[in-house]
Amino acid sequence: MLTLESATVSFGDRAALDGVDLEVAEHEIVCVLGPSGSGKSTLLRVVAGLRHPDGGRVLLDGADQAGVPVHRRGLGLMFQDHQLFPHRDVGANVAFGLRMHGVSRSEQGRKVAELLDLVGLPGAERRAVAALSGGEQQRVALARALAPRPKLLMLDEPLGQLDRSLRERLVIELRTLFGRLGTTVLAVTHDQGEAFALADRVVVMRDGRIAQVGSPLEVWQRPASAFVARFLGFDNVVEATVTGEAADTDWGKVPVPAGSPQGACDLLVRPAGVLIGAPEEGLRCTVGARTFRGNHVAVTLNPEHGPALDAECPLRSAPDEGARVGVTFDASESVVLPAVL
Ligand SMILES: Nc1ncnc2c1ncn2[C@@H]1O[C@H](COP(=O)(O)OP(=O)(O)OP(=O)(O)O)[C@@H](O)[C@H]1O
Repeated sequence: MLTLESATVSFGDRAALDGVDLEVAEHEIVCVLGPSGSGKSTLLRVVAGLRHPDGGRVLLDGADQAGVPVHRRGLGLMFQDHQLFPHRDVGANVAFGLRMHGVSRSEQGRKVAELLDLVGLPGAERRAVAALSGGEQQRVALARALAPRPKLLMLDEPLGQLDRSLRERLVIELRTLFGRLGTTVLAVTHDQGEAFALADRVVVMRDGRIAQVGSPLEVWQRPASAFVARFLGFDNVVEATVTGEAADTDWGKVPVPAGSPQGACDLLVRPAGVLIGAPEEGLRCTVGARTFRGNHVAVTLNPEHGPALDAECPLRSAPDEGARVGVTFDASESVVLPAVL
């Protein structure tokens, strides 16, 4: 449905997009993730036609979009800078795209009612936009973007302004809604939780390039690099040298899964793989901060050598702050990452 071929955008001598190749299949939900300045918005703008690529091509259903203006690309846009019209009511906001497409008045009314039902705001046509909560406004913006039945829906930080609990609820609703409508979606977010909950595939960007593409599970289980691992919030990453089924690290020897690549690498140990035991067992550590996270405790350990380690413990067995413990590692939770060249 959507193809980016070597898409490049430069600002001065800096590439905001640097030869990006990407495919989005029909009915697929793809979320682009990455730190601030990594090129996410630029990617969206190039697909939308708000910015022309300096190199490469954008194709929709196989057709090169060079020279095709924004409103002729058949896209639904829900961008931060495309706010609702504050002086029009909900119905007029949702009907906007339909009016632009010359849909008759009665048909507009029918479609608006149907869309408001879909986004969970039945009968809200006459309500004033200014009187809606942030979450309701997002739903109206979504209904407006969906109204002309776009072949590709593009979302920029769709739930950015909302508080966490509302975001977590809406993201599940969105996924269900898109699944039901068969909508193809390209979304940009800096919130990994949101991306992982919404997407069939996530694209992690770094400095205008794609650092990794994969299903949420693939990316979570096998980050492609130390950058992706750290971006996902994993801090237990060290330089290592793998020989056989063990890695030499600043923490000492850490077991790695059979078949891991050999030689110099970065090593990720997920917190679940940091096993806390008696002080005389394994790497000696002092327990630092403890943070309660619902059903487990996140514990920071300060080892006698090597960088701090994040561990996860069940609520009942979390050691006290300042306690001395010993740490061993679970090979199934360590991931050998390619070394940075
Ligand atoms: N109009 C512009 N003029 C100059 N530089 C720009 C312009 N737009 C973007 N850039 C630069 O291009 C790079 C990528 O920007 P972009 O907005 O695509 O990143 P982003 O990942 O969307 O960031 P954020 O999460 O902060 O929105 C950044 O270094 C940014 O400073």
